[in-house]
Amino acid sequence: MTQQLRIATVTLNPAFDLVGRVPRIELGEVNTVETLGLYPAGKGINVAKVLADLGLCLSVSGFLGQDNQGDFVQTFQQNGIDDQFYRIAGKTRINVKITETAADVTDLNFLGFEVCTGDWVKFTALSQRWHEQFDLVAVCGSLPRGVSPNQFADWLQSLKAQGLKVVLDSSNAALTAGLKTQPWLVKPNRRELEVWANRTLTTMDEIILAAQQLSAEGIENVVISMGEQGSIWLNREGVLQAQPPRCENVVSTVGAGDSMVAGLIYGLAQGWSKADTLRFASGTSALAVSQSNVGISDKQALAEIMEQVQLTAI
Ligand SMILES: Nc1ncnc2c1ncn2[C@@H]1O[C@H](COP(=O)(O)OP(=O)(O)OP(=O)(O)O)[C@@H](O)[C@H]1O
Ligand SMILES: O=P(O)(O)OC[C@@]1(O)O[C@H](CO)[C@@H](O)[C@@H]1O
Repeated sequence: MTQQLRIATVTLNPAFDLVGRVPRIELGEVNTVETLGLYPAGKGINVAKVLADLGLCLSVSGFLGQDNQGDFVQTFQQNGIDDQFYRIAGKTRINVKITETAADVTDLNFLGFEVCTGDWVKFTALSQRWHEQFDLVAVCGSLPRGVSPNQFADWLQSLKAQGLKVVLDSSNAALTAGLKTQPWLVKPNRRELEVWANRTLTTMDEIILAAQQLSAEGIENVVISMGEQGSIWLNREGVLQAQPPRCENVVSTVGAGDSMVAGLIYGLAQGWSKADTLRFASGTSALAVSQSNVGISDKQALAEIMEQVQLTAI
């Protein structure tokens, strides 16, 4: 296996994911949750877990609360992931994810710790030498309190100025500010694309048009994920659509997008074609929805899903 890219993922606002299943949430009532999972997570960490399962060497960075870091450190050690997280005072947040039998996941994402100016300055100063270690940096997830979208955009710009390939998967104001810095690859979902485009996107034509407008802003690779309807990838080679097989037993959609980002990075790190890379990323993300945690637990299942992914050049 060749690894052509040196990779880091960045999670500025990580979280423990507290994951469970109830038949149906009754608001205002006591709900008994049937299953229990508590995982060190956050978007960039999820991406890293999938890449490590696939056998890539990589580093993780961002901010981590020093008071409850134990399970994170253990996860990095168990997965052979190089830990370059900057520790700050306090605790990393806990996000609650409840899957209902006949509905999607309800996410209760908490705000998390606050990063003070001094810590932001030290962290960003350290990152100015990342070009010595990495070729590609995947910046994933929301901003912690204390970091403004403008500060975030300036920092992304500084990574780009080092010659790093920046992959961005964020949301809301951070995504809007980050997109202006023209990352190398972005993966908004349909809802995030709607926010950027400031209009509802119902048909595939509407989604493609908005994605083309985003690409015209100077972003080399625009991947739009659309849940069970798959994804599209626009770049200078054209538009490629991927439809994964329908998952009959959805356990949790948490981390599907992160597993897709990981699959894309993996294919690109291997130097694969666009079609092979998107097929693989569709496979890793579709596999994720059949599990409660992210990761490649069953390579045979991944291979079977990949065979059923339908690719269409548009
Ligand atoms: N029900 C499903 N069946 C098969 N594949 C799915 C399903 N849901 C999601 N996927 C796969 O996962 C990819 C990413 O899903 P989605 O668009 O929901 O990402 P997301 O909103 O960024 O997710 P998250 O933020 O929860 O990680 C899809 O493009 C698709 O390939
Ligand atoms: O608040 P953010 O950073 O946007 O999202 C955080 C989060 O929902 O993203 C991951 C799933 O994609 C979870 O592990 C985590 O709890």
